[in-house]
Amino acid sequence: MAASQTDVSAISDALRQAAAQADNLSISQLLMDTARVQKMTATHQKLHIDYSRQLLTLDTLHNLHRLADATDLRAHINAMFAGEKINSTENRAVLHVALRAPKSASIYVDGVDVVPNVHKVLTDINAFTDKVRSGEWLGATGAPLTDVVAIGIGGSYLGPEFVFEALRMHPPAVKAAKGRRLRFLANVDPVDVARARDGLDPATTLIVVISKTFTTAETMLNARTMRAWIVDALGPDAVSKHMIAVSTNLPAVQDFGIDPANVFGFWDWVGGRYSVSSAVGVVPLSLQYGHDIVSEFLAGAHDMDQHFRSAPFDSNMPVLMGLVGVWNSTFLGHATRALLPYQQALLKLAPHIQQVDMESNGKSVRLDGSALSVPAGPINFGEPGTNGQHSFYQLIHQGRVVPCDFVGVIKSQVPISLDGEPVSNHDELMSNFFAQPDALAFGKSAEQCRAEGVPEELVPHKTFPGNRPSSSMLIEELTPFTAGQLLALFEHRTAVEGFIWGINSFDQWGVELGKVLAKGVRKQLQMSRKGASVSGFNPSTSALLKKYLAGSVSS
Ligand SMILES: O=P(O)(O)OC[C@H]1O[C@H](O)[C@H](O)[C@@H](O)[C@@H]1O
Repeated sequence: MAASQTDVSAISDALRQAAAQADNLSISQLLMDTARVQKMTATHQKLHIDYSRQLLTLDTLHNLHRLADATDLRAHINAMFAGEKINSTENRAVLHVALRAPKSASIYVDGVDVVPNVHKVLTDINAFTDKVRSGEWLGATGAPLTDVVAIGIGGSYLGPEFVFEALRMHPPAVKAAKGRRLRFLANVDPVDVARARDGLDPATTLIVVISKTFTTAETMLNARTMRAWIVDALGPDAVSKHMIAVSTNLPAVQDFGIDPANVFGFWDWVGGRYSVSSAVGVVPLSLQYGHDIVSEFLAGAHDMDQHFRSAPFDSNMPVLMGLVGVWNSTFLGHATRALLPYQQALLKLAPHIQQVDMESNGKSVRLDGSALSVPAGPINFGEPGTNGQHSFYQLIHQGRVVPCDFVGVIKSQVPISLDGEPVSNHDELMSNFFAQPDALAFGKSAEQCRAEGVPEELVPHKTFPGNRPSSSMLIEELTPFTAGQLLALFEHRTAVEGFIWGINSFDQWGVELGKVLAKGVRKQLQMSRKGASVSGFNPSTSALLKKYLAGSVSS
C-alpha cells in the first residue's frame, strides 16, 4: 500500500494552512450557506448525520477527501475486510466484521474461510442460551438459572454492557428479558463483587467468565471468587452447571475447571475492544434477551459494515466522521472530543467508545515505528444529555474548545406525556439536543448581553465565545438493529482515523507496563503480610505502600 508521500505532504500543507486561518472562519456564517449545510449531511437508512457545524469549509472538506485518497484509505479498508494481517505488531487479521457476516459470505484468514466457524459458534450459543432461558438447563438444585453474572473487563465487558443498557427499555427486549437479570462484574474491587452478587442466590445464578486470554488478573480472581461463592453454597459439582466461559484460550479454561462443552470460542483476529459481536457479547446478551434480538443487533452492525465497505466516501458515515476527527485533532489541534447522547439508554456508549477509540488510537508512533509529530487519537469522554449539561458543559461553552458529537433519537423507546405539560418528556429532552449545538456555534456576544441589560461588570462572565464545532446525529429509533449500526459506525470511525494517521489501531502495548509493575507490588504485599519489610521501590511508592500496609495514613 504505497501512499504517495509527496501527495500526502502537499495536501497536509494545504490543510495546515487552512487550519492556520480557521480562526477567521465563523460557524454561524458557514451555517447560512444552505448548499454547504446540505452537502455536510449524510443519511443511511434510519441514521442521519449533520456535520455542518464543524469549522470546515467545502474546500477543506475536499482536501480531507484528497488526504483519504492519498493515504490509500480505500485500500486499507479493503485489506481489513479481506482478512489481511493489518495488525502487524501482533501479526493478526482484524476481522470483527466477520462476526456479523451472513452465512453466505466467505472471508479467509490463512486460507481458511472463517465464516462457517462464526456461524457454528452462534448456533451453539443459541442452543445453549435457549436451554437456559426455557428452563431445560437447570442449576445444581434443580432450579432454573434466571440470573447471570458476566465476569470480564475492558473489551470483555464494556461493549456488552453498552448493548445491554441500550436495549433494557426497548419493549421487545423487556418482554424477552422478563424474569431475568444480567449483572456485570468487571472490577477486581471486592465492592464490585458485593454489588454484582447483591440479592442473587447461587442456586439460580449462572456465571459467565469472559476473557479472550483467560489470563487477565482481575477477571481470573473474580472468577475464582465467584466459583468459591457457588461451591460454598452448592458444592464442587455445581460448577459444571453454574459456570461457563467465553475465551480464545480453551486449555486455560479447562485448567480452571470449566467443562469444555460449556465454552464458547472466538479467534485471535477479534480484538478485545471489537469483540462485542463475538461470543463475548452474544452469550450474555442472548441469555438476557434471546437470540432473535441479538441477531437483529448483529444484522445492524453488518449493515453498517456494508455501508462502510461500499458507500462512496462523500456519503460514507464512518469515513466522514473520521475525516472530521482528523481535521479537529491533527489540524485544529483539539486534544479532546465529547460524545453526548441525548438518550439515557446510551449511557454506556461513551465508556465503550472511550476504550474502542483511546486504546486503538492512543498511539505516538506510525506502523513503521517512526514517531508521529503529535499523538494520534484524542481524549474521548462523554455523558448522556441533559445530565452532562449540569456537569461539564460549562467548560465546553466557556472554557476549552471540545468538539462534540451529539446523538439524538427521534422516537423514544418509552414515551411519556403528562397532562398539562407543554411538551412530552422526550420533546423536553430533544429541545436541549437541538439547542446545545447552536449555543456552541453561535455563542452570545458582549453586545447581546448589554442589549439584555446585563450589568457591565458581568458582561465578560456572561459572554459565550461561540464558534465551537459539533456534529449532530439523529437515529429514528433505538432498536437492536440501530444499536448495532451505531456500534459499527464508531468502530469504523476509529479505523478510518487510524488508517489516515498511518498507525496500528489494533494493538495495545500501552496497557502492559502497569500490569508488569503490579506483579512486583503484588509480591511485595504478599510478603509484607507475612512480615517482610518494603524494599526495592522508589521513596514515594515505598512510603505509600507502608501507609497502606500499616492501615493508616499517619504512619
Ligand atoms: O478479554 P481479556 O483477555 O480478559 O482482556 C481484557 C482487556 O484487558 C487488556 O488489558 C486490554 O487492555 C483490553 O483490550 C482487553 O479487552
